Order: sequence, then C-alpha cells, then structure tokens
Amino acid sequence: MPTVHGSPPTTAVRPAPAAAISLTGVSKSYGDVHAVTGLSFTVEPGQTIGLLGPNGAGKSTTLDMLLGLVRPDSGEVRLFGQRPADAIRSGRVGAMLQTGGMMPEVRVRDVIRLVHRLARHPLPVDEIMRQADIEDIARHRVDKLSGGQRQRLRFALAIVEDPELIVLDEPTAGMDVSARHRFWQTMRAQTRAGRTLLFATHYMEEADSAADRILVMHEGRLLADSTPAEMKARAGLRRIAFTASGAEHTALRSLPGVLDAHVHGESVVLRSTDSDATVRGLVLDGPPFRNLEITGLGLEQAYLSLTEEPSESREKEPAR
Ligand SMILES: Nc1ncnc2c1ncn2[C@@H]1O[C@H](COP(=O)(O)OP(=O)(O)OP(=O)(O)O)[C@@H](O)[C@H]1O
Repeated sequence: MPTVHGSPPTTAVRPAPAAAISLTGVSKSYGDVHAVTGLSFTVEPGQTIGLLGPNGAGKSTTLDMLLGLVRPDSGEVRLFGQRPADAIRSGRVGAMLQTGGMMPEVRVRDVIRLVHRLARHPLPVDEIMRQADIEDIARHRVDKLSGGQRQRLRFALAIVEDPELIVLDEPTAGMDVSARHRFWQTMRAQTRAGRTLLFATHYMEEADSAADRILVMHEGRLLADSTPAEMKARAGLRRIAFTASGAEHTALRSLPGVLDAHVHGESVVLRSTDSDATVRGLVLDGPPFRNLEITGLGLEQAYLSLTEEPSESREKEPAR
C-alpha cells in the first residue's frame, strides 16, 4: 500500500489506564472551618498510600469525599476515572471507616454471610474470612470482640466485593502492638495481590513501614508528598535554634547547608543538611547569636517539623 505523506499514524494509541484515585483542587468547608483546601493528588493502581496528619488535619473529610459520603464544595474526585458513587456501585472500592455500628449479638461468620448475601459480586465467604484473617473469631459474638478483632471484622466487610481499592480510616486505632503487626501482615498480602490501599493514620512509624508513599496533611492542605525514604532523608536534617537581634531571613538562607530559616522576633530556627558548616558560616558571616541549640530531627520529628511550622513560613517555602 503506498504511503501517503502527512497522513496520521495508523497505530492505535491506547488511553492510559485511569488512576485509582485522582483529586483535583478539592475543597470542603464546614461553616467557617476549612476542613480541606485545594487538595490535589493522584494514586496509581497497586500503590499503598499513608495519609498522615494530626487531629483535625482533614484526613477523614478527604476520605469521606473519596467515598462520595461528603460532596466537595469545589474540585473533582475520580476513582478509576469514575465518580465515587459509580466506582463504589460497581464494587471497585471498599472502605473501612472509624464509625458505623455492627450488629452486636450476631456471630462474626453470620455478619459476613449476611453482607455476602446482599453483595452483587461477592468473594466466597471462606475466602473473605481467610483474607481478612478472621477464621479464628468466626464463632465470636460481635459485641464480645476486642478492639483489634473488631477492626479485622471491619476489614472483612470492606473486601466482600473483592475491591481494587481499599480506603481505611485509622485502621489500627485501639490495637495493641501485636494486633497492629498482625493487621499489617494481612494488608501486605492485599497489596501483593495488586490492590491499592489508602489509609489514614496518626502514626508516622506506621506510614513509614506500610506505605510506598506518604502524604502529609495539615490544616486541610497537603504539606508533603514523599516516599518513606525521602521522609527519612528529611529526618537526617538538623535543627539549629538560637537567639539574635536583627537576623535577616535571606542572609540566613544563604548560609552553607541551610534548607530553610524561620525568624520570629529574636528567635531563629534553621534546618540544615550540614550543621557543622552552617554553624561555621554563622560565626563568620551571621549576626551575633546566643543560646545556640542543635538537635537531630528523627523520623517523628521530621513529620512534626512539617506540621508545626507556622503557616506564614510554609507559604514562603513549600515542603517538597
Ligand atoms: N461534619 C462536620 N461538621 C463540622 N466540622 C467538621 C465536620 N467534619 C469535620 N469537621 C472539621 O473539619 C476539620 C477536619 O476534620 P477531619 O475529621 O477531616 O480531620 P482528621 O484529620 O480526620 O482528624 P482526626 O485525626 O482527629 O480524625 C476539623 O476542624 C473538624 O472539626
């Protein structure tokens, strides 16, 4: 067949598969409270994402909007390219939320059987019990379960329809260390099977050990989007605090090793990748200082350093 110059290529271009989660400029207020402001992020299928933030950061509101339980004031939420309600109706999304009662006097296996009967395309009951690691409590009454067992049952209910995406709001709340360990082992089996997980947590260590990627929220905004390794690199930073009068933000930023500088009156806090070089530079070129303190950040501190920065300095220097 002759080639016609200028004709379009004949190879069909397949559209890229839709992201498991896509939020674009999502905001939600309750009266004067800006619970979530301009939130945008994308999660590819198969990823495990830890959504981290202190109380009131906006994590639950974000999950509620993802699940179509709360309507954003503005912005767009898509799950696998669909509106949340459609994705959930088609069984692609399962959720384990903090609230929601469970029939108290019924036995665990009967709860699963009942929900199984109501589902459109459920996994077999035994498979749900096995995957959620609740075979050992099958005959227990719901109102006699421990906190950790109750959470495992909630998880079982989330996977009845064999969803591709599971959204978990503080799944290990109320669990002791061994229950937590057991729960995350179950989750790892889920991610190995290719499921996408998004979980909200207060615990930095939990996000670090379980997630491929950590999103840090504070006051309704996304402060950081990083891998645990990047978070750990941040944890290698040093915090240098001192008192000085007339300290200049720009001059401090130009000292060797300084990543950012916060000046509040006479109080100065620098974060540095090389505290020795920074202090040498400070002595030679900085303002006269007193009360010098140098501390390592550590993993938990790395996270806190994000969420404790005053909003004024954050606006000047995004966390990533
Ligand atoms: N239904 C509501 N009505 C009024 N204010 C609300 C409502 N839901 C959440 N808020 C407020 O929105 C903000 C974000 O709350 P949200 O529960 O999303 O945070 P969170 O990060 O999940 O906190 P936590 O870790 O304590 O669960 C808070 O100030 C909260 O008081």
